[in-house]
Amino acid sequence: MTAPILRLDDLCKHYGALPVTDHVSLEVGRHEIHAVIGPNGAGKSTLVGEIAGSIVPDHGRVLIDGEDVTGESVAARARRGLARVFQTSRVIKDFSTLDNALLAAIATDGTAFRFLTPVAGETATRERARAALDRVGLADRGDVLAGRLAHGEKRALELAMGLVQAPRLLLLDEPMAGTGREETERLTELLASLAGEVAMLIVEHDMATVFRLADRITVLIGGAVAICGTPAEIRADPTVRSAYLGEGAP
Ligand SMILES: Nc1ncnc2c1ncn2[C@@H]1O[C@H](COP(=O)(O)OP(=O)(O)OP(=O)(O)O)[C@@H](O)[C@H]1O
Repeated sequence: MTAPILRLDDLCKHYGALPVTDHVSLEVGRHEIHAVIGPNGAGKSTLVGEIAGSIVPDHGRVLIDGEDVTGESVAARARRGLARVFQTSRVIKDFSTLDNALLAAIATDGTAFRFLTPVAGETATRERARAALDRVGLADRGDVLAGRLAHGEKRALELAMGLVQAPRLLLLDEPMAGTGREETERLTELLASLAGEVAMLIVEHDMATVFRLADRITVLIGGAVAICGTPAEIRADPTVRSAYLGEGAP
């Protein structure tokens, strides 16, 4: 059996006496969209940080494609195919949309000695950047300054900057935060169109998006996994319904 693209094994993190990640174990399959939901302060962002490598857990392991990466840096995990998008915008407003995608591509290539790179390499990188913009519907916006893009387009650009890394797992931290209903729907459909191409772990408060996209949902409460299941299982769970989703849940 092939290893899941991501496995968290009994992950724990305390801030002082407060358990923020409380013995969390979960798996994301190679073609799965896995949502993590939970009330404010449940520990979702901390978990994303532990997966990305920016927060060190006190205990437990993070495995990417079966390899223990718990001691590895953010950059090393990125080289293994992990791309984190939406947490803090990486978009540079004074650069063109294409140049932003290009920068993300160059950063992934890790080419510290770019002056030695043959022109063919430059062209290939540019093509990758263009392809990523095309994938998110920004093909004809490459020359526009990123600062002039509409909010939803900036979100799409951030996604392109993740996709240009040819990731195997996209870590999406509240992708719909600050977007209006229409933009949210467009962005949700864009993510849905990537299903099967790249695995995703998505932290999101917008329940319509979560239930539209997720193959499985993990509910985090007080840093611990309250339940993990299919959207139908989560929707039907009486504890989750009353404690978190509310009666108006989708
Ligand atoms: N660096 C830190 N030092 C101390 N406490 C922290 C730190 N970071 C987070 N916390 C606390 O850990 C808990 C979990 O925070 P976290 O941001 O991971 O939750 P969250 O589920 O992402 O919340 P939200 O949905 O509001 O973004 C909160 O009680 C928060 O105050």
